[in-house]
Amino acid sequence: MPLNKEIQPGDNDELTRERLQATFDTQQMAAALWGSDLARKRRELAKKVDKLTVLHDSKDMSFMTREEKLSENARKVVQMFAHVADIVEDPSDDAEMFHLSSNAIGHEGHPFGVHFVMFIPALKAQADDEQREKWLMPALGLQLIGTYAQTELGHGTNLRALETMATFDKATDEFVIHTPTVTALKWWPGSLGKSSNHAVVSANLIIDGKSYGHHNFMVQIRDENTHKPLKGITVGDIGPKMAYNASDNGFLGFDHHRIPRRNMLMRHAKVDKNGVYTKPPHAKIGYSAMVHVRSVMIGHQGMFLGSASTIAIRYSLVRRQGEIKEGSGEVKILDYQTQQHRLFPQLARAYVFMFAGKEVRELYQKVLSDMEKGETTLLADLHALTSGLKSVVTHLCVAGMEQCRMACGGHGYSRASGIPEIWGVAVGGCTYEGENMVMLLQLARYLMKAVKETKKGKSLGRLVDYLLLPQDRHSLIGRVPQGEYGPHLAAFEHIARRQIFKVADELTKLQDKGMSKEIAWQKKAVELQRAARLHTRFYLAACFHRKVQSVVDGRIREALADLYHLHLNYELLDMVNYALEDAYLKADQVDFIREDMYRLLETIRPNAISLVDAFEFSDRELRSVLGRRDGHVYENLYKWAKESELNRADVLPYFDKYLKPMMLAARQRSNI
Ligand SMILES: CCCCCCCCCCCCC/C=C/C(=O)SCCNC(=O)CCNC(=O)[C@H](O)C(C)(C)COP(=O)(O)OP(=O)(O)OC[C@H]1O[C@@H](n2cnc3c(N)ncnc32)[C@H](O)[C@@H]1OP(=O)(O)O
Ligand SMILES: Cc1cc2nc3c(=O)[nH]c(=O)nc-3n(C[C@H](O)[C@H](O)[C@H](O)COP(=O)(O)OP(=O)(O)OC[C@H]3O[C@@H](n4cnc5c(N)ncnc54)[C@H](O)[C@@H]3O)c2cc1C
Repeated sequence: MPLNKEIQPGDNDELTRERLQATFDTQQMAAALWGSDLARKRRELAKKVDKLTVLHDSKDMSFMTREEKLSENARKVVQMFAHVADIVEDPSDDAEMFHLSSNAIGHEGHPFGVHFVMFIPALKAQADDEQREKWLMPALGLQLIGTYAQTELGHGTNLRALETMATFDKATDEFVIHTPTVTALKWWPGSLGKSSNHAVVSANLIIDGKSYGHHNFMVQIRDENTHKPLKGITVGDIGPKMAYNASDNGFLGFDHHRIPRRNMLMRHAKVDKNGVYTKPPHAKIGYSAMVHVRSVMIGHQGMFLGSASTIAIRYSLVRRQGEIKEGSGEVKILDYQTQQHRLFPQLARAYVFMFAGKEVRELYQKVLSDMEKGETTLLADLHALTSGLKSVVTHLCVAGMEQCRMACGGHGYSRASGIPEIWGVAVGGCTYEGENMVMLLQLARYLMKAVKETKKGKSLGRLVDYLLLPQDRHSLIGRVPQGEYGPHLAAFEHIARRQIFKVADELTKLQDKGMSKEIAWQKKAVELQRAARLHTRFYLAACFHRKVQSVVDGRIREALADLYHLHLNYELLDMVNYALEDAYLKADQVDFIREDMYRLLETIRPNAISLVDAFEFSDRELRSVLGRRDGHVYENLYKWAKESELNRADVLPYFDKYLKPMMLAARQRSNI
């Protein structure tokens, strides 16, 4: 059977020649990346969106004001829901809906951004049956627009310091929601500024003067018809951001605003009409909406890096600049070893982040169904895993995307490349859902607990059972037959385990000297977050290994294995200092890793375009002139530039207003 190679009439010949070299079928690779069912659904929905002009951008968003962006994406999201039944197979499938929104709307935000990603998950996990009936059904039916209002102007990370109050008034059976200071204003919630009319609000539960910590409450903030803020509520937009500017992230304040007692989300924690409080089965069960987003972010970030890699690799196969051999003509920039070294490791990361995203979603679903039954044993594992992955993946993603941008030279800096916007959205992920450093320290806590267990000969679970294994003194990299990569993965494991035990020992020593646990933690915090990073990077490498092993088709497995081996080499070199510290690796082994990496860059080169084609991003979804599937970059860059709002007239008013009078005056002065 012929291999699918994504060749279409009218394609740039250079790209067609590249595509013909592929050693695998791109549709089969897409199935490996997305899962065969989702890959098929993506392909079909992209075709349908192409035909539905009401879902198309009315002009490039780069040339719009914020208000135009908000209005444009509100228009498209409404059209998207109006046509949803004709486009997707299952509107309750988050993954399918995400891809529809990615094609039709893009990533700059829309009024239902947080509604689907946090508001609904919070209701699903924390509202009791009666409350689900009251709010979840209308929310799913688009009768209301919700947001998740937790962060305040003064505090985002330290949730114990949130100031918003929910004081129970027994006499009226109500909570009084109040913002006592300016720092207590809710700040940042997506779609809050101008779009939402309901919010899940985190506030300190106070009963008879006693605080029970923050809990989640359903608060209607705007009138459903006039959309005006309700009495006692102040709400607005927090202003422009680095990116994501079609989202109206907002502020929100309450002046003794009253809500019924039953507006506290009461699936787990409860308050009865007498003010009697019932504790939830797990203290952090109210954090489930955050864990949900952290779990979906991993795959989405992989997709962002995949988009940037697609743009940069396709462009690098169209762009010619300079000669390798004098007189033999200008080469495609992807033929430079430095360009391959810049881009292929990012492509490999995009692949593994997508694989890890799938694994973590499966664990999330398991924990969610356990929680339904009041079972919370795996919650700590999920929290640790998502905290580490969220931090490492977002960090490596934005570093990788920046390489992609620079690899496109000047045109990468133009918004026409599409990279600045996806970079801006992705970099937000380093901050939202838990600032990265803070989340790494959460994982470090879990790892330190795991060390204590291993010292008793026990394991905390699958994620950390490698801590029970003995340390090898020397790596076997380069000492076993060429083509065996077991020792590479073992090196990730060794490095992670060593750093985890090293910092655990250092903490113990400081405490043995009389230092308090908290101060010792501070003295070792940088080392602790390093341990968390190394553990997560080992998890990612092992996840890549699992994926390659699971692929049945030989050609796909071989092409994936090349990326996996590149990933092992590149990442090991990136953290080689840890392996040199205890002489686990010797200098000749580091050279071996480097040489093997350079060999793999050459091996991957002929498959490069098909490895990015396999993401199957439609041009509409990619929103990039440089990354166009057909490769016709230059004529379209020119067309795009002509759309610039500055080109609406040859002479703009500021010339007559400022520059002309200044030059006239200067000329007059020089004539005197
Ligand atoms: C969205 C997908 C992308 C789509 C693409 C489009 C892109 C754009 C989309 C943009 C959408 C963005 C939406 C963003 C929303 C938000 O940002 S919402 C706000 C998020 N806020 C945070 O994440 C705050 C971070 N802070 C915390 O999570 C916590 O404060 C803390 C740092 C974890 C500490 O909490 P605290 O209550 O103070 O903890 P302690 O009392 O110290 O207890 C610590 C113990 O609790 C355990 N723990 C903590 N969290 C959890 C949890 N979630 N689950 C289980 N256990 C948890 C922790 O492990 C400690 O345990 P022990 O060690 O055993 O004590
Ligand atoms: C695009 C975007 C969308 C968002 N959407 C929402 C939303 O829908 N709803 C919502 O409620 N919030 C939202 N947020 C807010 C977001 O969740 C917070 O900004 C985030 O949790 C970080 O909190 P912070 O801003 O208080 O940072 P800070 O905690 O003030 O962080 C500043 C610095 O202090 C360090 N730091 C803080 N605490 C510690 C510690 N314990 N140990 C070591 N270092 C520490 C951090 O590492 C960081 O370097 C959004 C934010 C962004 C950027």
